[in-house]
Amino acid sequence: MAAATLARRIGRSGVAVMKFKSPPVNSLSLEFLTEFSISLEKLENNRACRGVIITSALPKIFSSGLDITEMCGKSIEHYTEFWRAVQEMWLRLYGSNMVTVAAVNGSSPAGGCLIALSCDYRIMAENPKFSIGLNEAQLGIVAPFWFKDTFVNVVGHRIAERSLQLGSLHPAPEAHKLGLVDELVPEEKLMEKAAAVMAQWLALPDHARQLTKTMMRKAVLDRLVAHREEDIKNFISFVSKESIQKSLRMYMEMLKKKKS
Ligand SMILES: CCCCCCCCCC/C=C/CC(=O)SCCNC(=O)CCNC(=O)[C@H](O)C(C)(C)COP(=O)(O)OP(=O)(O)OC[C@H]1O[C@@H](n2cnc3c(N)ncnc32)[C@H](O)[C@@H]1OP(=O)(O)O
Repeated sequence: MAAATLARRIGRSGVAVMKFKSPPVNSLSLEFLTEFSISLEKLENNRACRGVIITSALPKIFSSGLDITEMCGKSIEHYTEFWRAVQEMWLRLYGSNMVTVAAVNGSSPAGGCLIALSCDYRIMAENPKFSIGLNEAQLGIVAPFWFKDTFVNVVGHRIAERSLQLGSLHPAPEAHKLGLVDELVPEEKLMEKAAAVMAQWLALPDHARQLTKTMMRKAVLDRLVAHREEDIKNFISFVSKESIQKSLRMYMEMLKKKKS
């Protein structure tokens, strides 16, 4: 696959490093999501792999979230396939038996934030220009219930409620204060710190850690599994509305204008 190059390396420690590399901004296209899910599945099935560190190969951007062009002016069949791929990615990552560490080395709005939130631990570069959050409301769209559930499980109900309603993108220091990321480190120390955290988590017996993780996450995962088709229908009826299409088009125009 061409668009989303994900480098994987499993060291002797049993840790894979996955680097997002889909210029310009690692947006989560159908192709990217499909490749990401396949990569996760392969690692999950590889007995030599016990943990994965997820980071970006691009400067300043971890991931710009879902590829907005996938949600604009496409067919019902396309929306169905795209949303199923978003669900699949989350089910695999949030439900992974591996230890998952996000080394957030750039901005991470919306779907990018979801990826980080779905990991077991988040370390972010301490650059106040980098921000993270579920900013869907700013685009005139609504974060689905499982984005919200994942967020609540990390930061708690009150912080999630305020942040989601305002569509806040939190600069790294604020994200740390809110508990949205676990640690801030200088950018050059990010991978070193991620490896150290990984070693600490892998020092425990896998079965005990995995059963505990399942116990903590199962209800939220089961909720999407039980309502998967309904969630796809909701997505389609939501993005098919002309008012939502207009908001998304305006947002894309705003991104382009910002440059000039
Ligand atoms: C009851 C209700 C039920 C509801 C059920 C349905 C709910 C639907 C929910 C759908 C959920 C969506 C979650 C998402 O992830 S939406 C995506 C949100 N992402 C963003 O808001 C990020 C937008 N991008 C940026 O802020 C910036 O690009 C950046 C990431 C900070 C990087 O800035 P930088 O200055 O470096 O780069 P540019 O802005 O110049 O961007 C370079 C080019 O990339 C294009 N771009 C950027 N982001 C995206 C994107 N997410 N998708 C597609 N394309 C993107 C940008 O336009 C530039 O393109 P150009 O070079 O052609 O101009």
